[in-house]
Amino acid sequence: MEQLQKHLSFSPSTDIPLLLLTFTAILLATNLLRKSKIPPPPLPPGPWKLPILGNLHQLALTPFPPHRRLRDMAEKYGPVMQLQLGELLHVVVSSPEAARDVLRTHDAVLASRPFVLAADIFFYGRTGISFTPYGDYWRRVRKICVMELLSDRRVLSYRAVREDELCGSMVRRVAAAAATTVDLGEILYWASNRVITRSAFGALRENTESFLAVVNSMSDALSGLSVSDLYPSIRFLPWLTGFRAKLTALHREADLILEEIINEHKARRGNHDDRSAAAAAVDDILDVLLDLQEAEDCNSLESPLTNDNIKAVATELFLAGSGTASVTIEWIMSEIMRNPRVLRKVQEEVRRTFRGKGKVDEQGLDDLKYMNAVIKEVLRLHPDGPLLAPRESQEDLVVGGYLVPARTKVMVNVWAIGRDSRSWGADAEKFDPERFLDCSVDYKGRDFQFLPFGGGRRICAGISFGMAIVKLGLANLLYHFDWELPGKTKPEDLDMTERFGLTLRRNSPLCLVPIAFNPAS
Ligand code: HEM
Repeated sequence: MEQLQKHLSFSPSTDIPLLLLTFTAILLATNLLRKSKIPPPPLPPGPWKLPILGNLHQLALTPFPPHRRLRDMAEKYGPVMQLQLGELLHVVVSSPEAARDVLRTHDAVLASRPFVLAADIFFYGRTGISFTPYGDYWRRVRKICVMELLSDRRVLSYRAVREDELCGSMVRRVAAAAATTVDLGEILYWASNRVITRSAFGALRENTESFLAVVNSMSDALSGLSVSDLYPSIRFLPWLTGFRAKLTALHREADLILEEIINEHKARRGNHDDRSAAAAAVDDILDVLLDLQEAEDCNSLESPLTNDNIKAVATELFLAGSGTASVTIEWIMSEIMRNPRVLRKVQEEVRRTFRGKGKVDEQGLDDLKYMNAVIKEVLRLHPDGPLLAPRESQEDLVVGGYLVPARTKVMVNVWAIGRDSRSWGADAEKFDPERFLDCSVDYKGRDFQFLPFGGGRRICAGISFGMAIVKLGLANLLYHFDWELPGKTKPEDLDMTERFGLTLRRNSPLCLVPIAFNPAS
């Protein structure tokens, strides 16, 4: 017992160092353990959520379109912010640094698109391009678009169509209404659709108008914000609401028209005389797709393009091209009508450049420094896709220090980024084309403060095509006409409110009075 007591008794000289040693060892071990199990970064901050709705009410119950509301929220929650819309986790990024993370650093992991029911029905199981998930099929179609259908060479081959429609039909239509009030947006939409239709399908035909009307209705359903898209686990919802039936009816209508157009093309191609006559003409987009289908290598591992694939790609290009360019010209005309100084300056440049020719053509349009600055400034303030097309993460990743879990929908608020004073100065909200003069910032997806066409692997595939229409259309409006606001409307009173949709449009029609001008005089 005495022995035991002696053994248990505390001896300061030997035990204190021993205790200290043990304590330090435990501390080191716990630290090491903690380090080996680094906790994942937190989810991005975001506003409070309601059960079932998540943050839907914060977007829906406001008079502001989503990109504006999201900018206000980002000011409070930061440039990487989470929102729960229905069942789906969304992350919205609103700074050039975070956009770089999404479009460059994690481009491959974020190169897919989320499921959208309307796209699945309209585009034959998402086999077009814009809504197609990332993978071999998308890579193949993207390559066809970039190398064949929308390459610079191909876009150049449609130059005669653009000049015919924009320098001819459009100018004649405006001239016929000279000195009266016209809905310029409607005329621009009409003219750019004629360009797209002829480039895609070769000729304007009886059913063009019906096809346009169907495509127009389609675009409303493709936002990805329908109840069926936000609550995908409730599978019967689209049946119950009649949404699926509506989409299927639209798809059938478009399919019938497309089938007719393809059959016409095939018949012409089968007819030797027609074919040799057509060989001299320029191939339209459908011809190129049919050529590729015919030329498919039987030994290739890839399955041949089906008629449905061709219809899906053609409809999507039609959709992507039909509203975008005309909406951009409409915003340009709106901004310059509010800024008479800019109107005079850009008009003077266009008229000076083309006076010798007596008409506008495509040659030399790229050298119009001021007009190109005006176009960029409008794309900065009024990007067609203010939130780009959403991406979907394929695996967990970190953006701006926050965790973005796999299968999150990621949106880039390029509208907010384009108006951020940290990139654009204190007058970021002001329309000031001079800021783009002698400035190397471009819209090719490399300058993350200016992303009107997006960036990374999913950057717009039709930049050259779209810009060719914007430049030629605008130059013609400025060359042939002076423009006035109707009645007693003052420039500063021109309504500039926006309507959110697949493309960001004006909420009210742009009504202007064209005054015919003879630039040669
Ligand atoms: C001024 C005109 C245009 C603007 C501002 C514009 C803008 C955009 C934007 C913002 C995107 C989404 C990019 C992203 O998610 O990062 C996009 C995608 C796309 N655009 Fe355009 N666009 C225009 C004209 C056109 C035209 C004329 C065509 C073809 C006829 C076209 C074809 C496409 C295609 C195919 C995609 C999807 C690319 C993919 O997902 O791989 N665009 N566009």
